[in-house]
Amino acid sequence: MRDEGDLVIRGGTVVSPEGTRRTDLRIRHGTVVAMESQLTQASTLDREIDATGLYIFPGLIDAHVHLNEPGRADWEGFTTGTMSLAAGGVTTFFDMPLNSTPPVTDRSHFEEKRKVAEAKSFIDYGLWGGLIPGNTEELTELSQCGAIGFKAFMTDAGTDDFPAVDNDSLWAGMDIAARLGAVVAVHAESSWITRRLTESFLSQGRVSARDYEASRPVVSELEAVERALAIARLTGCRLHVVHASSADVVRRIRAAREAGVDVSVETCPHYLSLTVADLEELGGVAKCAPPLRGRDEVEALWQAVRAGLVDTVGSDHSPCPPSMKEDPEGNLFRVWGGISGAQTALNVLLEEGYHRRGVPLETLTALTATNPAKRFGLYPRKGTIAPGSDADLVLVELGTPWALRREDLYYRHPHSPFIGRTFRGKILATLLRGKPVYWDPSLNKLMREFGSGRFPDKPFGRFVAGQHG
Ligand SMILES: NC(=O)N[C@H]1NC(=O)NC1=O
Ligand SMILES: [Zn+2]
Ligand SMILES: [Zn+2]
Repeated sequence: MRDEGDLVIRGGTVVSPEGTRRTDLRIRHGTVVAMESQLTQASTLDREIDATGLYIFPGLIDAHVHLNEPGRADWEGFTTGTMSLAAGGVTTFFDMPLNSTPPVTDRSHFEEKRKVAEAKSFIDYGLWGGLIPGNTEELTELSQCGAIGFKAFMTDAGTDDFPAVDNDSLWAGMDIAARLGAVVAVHAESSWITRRLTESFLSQGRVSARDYEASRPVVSELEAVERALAIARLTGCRLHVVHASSADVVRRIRAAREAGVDVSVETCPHYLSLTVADLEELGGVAKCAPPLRGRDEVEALWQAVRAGLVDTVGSDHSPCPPSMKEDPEGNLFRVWGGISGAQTALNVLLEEGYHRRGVPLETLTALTATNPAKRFGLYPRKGTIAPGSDADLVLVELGTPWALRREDLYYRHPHSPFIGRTFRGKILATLLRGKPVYWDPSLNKLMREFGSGRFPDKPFGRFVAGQHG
């Protein structure tokens, strides 16, 4: 017996890492129940979406987002942050333990953030726990709370309340994580290299975009990665290196994996699209750590993606008020490091990857949905479109070019290095467990029962627990 009709999506082209195919989808109680061409109408209660000419991607899983609530909601909160993610085709995200305050370094702070998310998140959410010096005792409880894994910084995080790990505390934390079967994610930049170079440049008054890039060179990432790999090897801990800015870093990690280390690597849309020349031109809005590199690095990173060496792409959405992106003396070292990118990841990948470089849609889906789902234990419920999986779907019109305007962004502070850029690939609707969480105004009539704007009237995102062991 069914108490409501099914949703049938007709005529779309469904994307998975194995290929694309034209198929209808039948969705019941939030789950994909059938995939066939020419599905017949099973009940007069069924509702239909005509997706002829559209591509249907599994909803993105963004494993790297910094929302700032509680504590710094004036930077970005769960409401605006998750609306932006939904508009960008993301149906599940993992929030980082820092930039909100108190940082998520113990059970009570975890529960505090989980409550905020529960009330406000438009999409499904997981929470990273923090690994800082002195909190190894808390990791078991954080794991029991359902933390996705543990995040550590190997260099300054930019906030006072989330100190970087030294080798000993990273080792102690990874030892426990290994026993728990949890992933440790590291921001891998070398604190001694970046500190020494930064001090040297500042003492010479060298504060430009190129100086900032040179103060955090690729070798600083490689040095930190090397130590994290060593500790992962010693402890048997599962390691995830976030935001690699260079193909050299990616290749080093792959070599370690081939040598038996359980390690994965993420990069971000900005490293695949922007360069230090953009930082020079745009200023603070394009500042991040590790910094944007040269054009050659962008191309080499795409080569690595194409070769299947990169595991995941996360946005590293790290927002702040616009005032923190400016310095009266134009000193880039002083402004906040972090790019607002929650809403634009898929658009950047489609334009820069698929359209400009011919990178297959299958590869982009693997990076943004299937691989993160597998790495963090959500597969096959999430990260794929298949009978039995959650109906987390993005409906995309691939062809028409459009230019990103400030007013298109749902961030608390709508700044982005991508404003003014032209993208091919318009996200028409995002469905979470079969219900729309974002839709283009052209679909307003169809979506009337769900809400009066572009989002549902009430958020219905759910907590996703990390699967350890
Ligand atoms: N604290 C924080 O969000 N830092 C992030 N920003 C950035 O550009 N890289 C990061 O790790
Ligand atoms: Zn980081
Ligand atoms: Zn980050």
